[in-house]
Amino acid sequence: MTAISIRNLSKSFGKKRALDNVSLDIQRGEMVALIGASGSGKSTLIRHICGLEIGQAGQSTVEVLGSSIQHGGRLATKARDMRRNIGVVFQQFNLVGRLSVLSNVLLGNLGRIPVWRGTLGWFTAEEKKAARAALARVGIPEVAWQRASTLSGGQQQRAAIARTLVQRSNILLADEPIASLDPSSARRIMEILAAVNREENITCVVSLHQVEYARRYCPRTVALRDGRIVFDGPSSELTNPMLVELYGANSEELILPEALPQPAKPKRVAEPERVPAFA
Ligand SMILES: Nc1ncnc2c1ncn2[C@@H]1O[C@H](COP(=O)(O)OP(=O)(O)OP(=O)(O)O)[C@@H](O)[C@H]1O
Repeated sequence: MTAISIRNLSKSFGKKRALDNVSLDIQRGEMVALIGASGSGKSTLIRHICGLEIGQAGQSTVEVLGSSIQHGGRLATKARDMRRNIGVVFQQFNLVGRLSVLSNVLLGNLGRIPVWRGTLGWFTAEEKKAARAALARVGIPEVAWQRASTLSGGQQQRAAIARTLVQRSNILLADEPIASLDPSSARRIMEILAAVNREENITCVVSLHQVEYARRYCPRTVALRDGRIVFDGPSSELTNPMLVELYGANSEELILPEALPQPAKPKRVAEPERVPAFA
């Protein structure tokens, strides 16, 4: 079943064409990386999928799980309901800093419970249990009662992912979720997203700056340049020379060879010293 189907989507901000006739299908259960240099349209595309941004009038359509969330530059009347099924994680974590981590995770229930309960912060024992389980799922059960503002960046991002688990969404859109994290926290977040995708069968679309993460964690990559799709295929096929061809000098911001540790080389037994070829 198709999870996300986009046809002829264009968007301009003033004279800037942020999306240029984008068409794309993502099947349920896929884990897809969106790659592109700064300003290539990744965030704009993600915001259109969840109906936070509306495309230009015309033939454009964005369907999520078989229902149109926007069509011809108009948001569907049921878009708000559909958003319950779409978890979104941003680079800036978007937690309420003065609330406890558990309270933040519980906010994932807001789309499904009566407004008065959300306003009063009245959650059932079952909902609290599910929120604690979600925190355990992302590996930070011990911080449940801490103020969200006291967490490290990596922990905040984990809490944001836990909130989408509580939301029970079938689709998770992550907009540069690792952009402000150190390499080890970034790897952990990508591992969690990959596990959620694999084990919960949640369709994941992750926008990334560095192609190494796409190659390691996402079987498929969609690469954008100036709002257009310039590559869509297996991440392993998006080689560094191809990135240079696609992005020219801008490819440097997508290739970070030192970002990920190389697999340890097997130890060699002592050998007689060799004279290097270039000596
Ligand atoms: N609300 C807006 N108003 C004006 N211009 C915008 C707006 N949102 C995006 N743009 C422009 O549209 C283009 C695409 O932006 P977008 O944020 O989607 O790129 P991106 O690939 O996510 O970049 P980055 O990796 O730097 O986040 C950019 O030129 C940006 O300046």
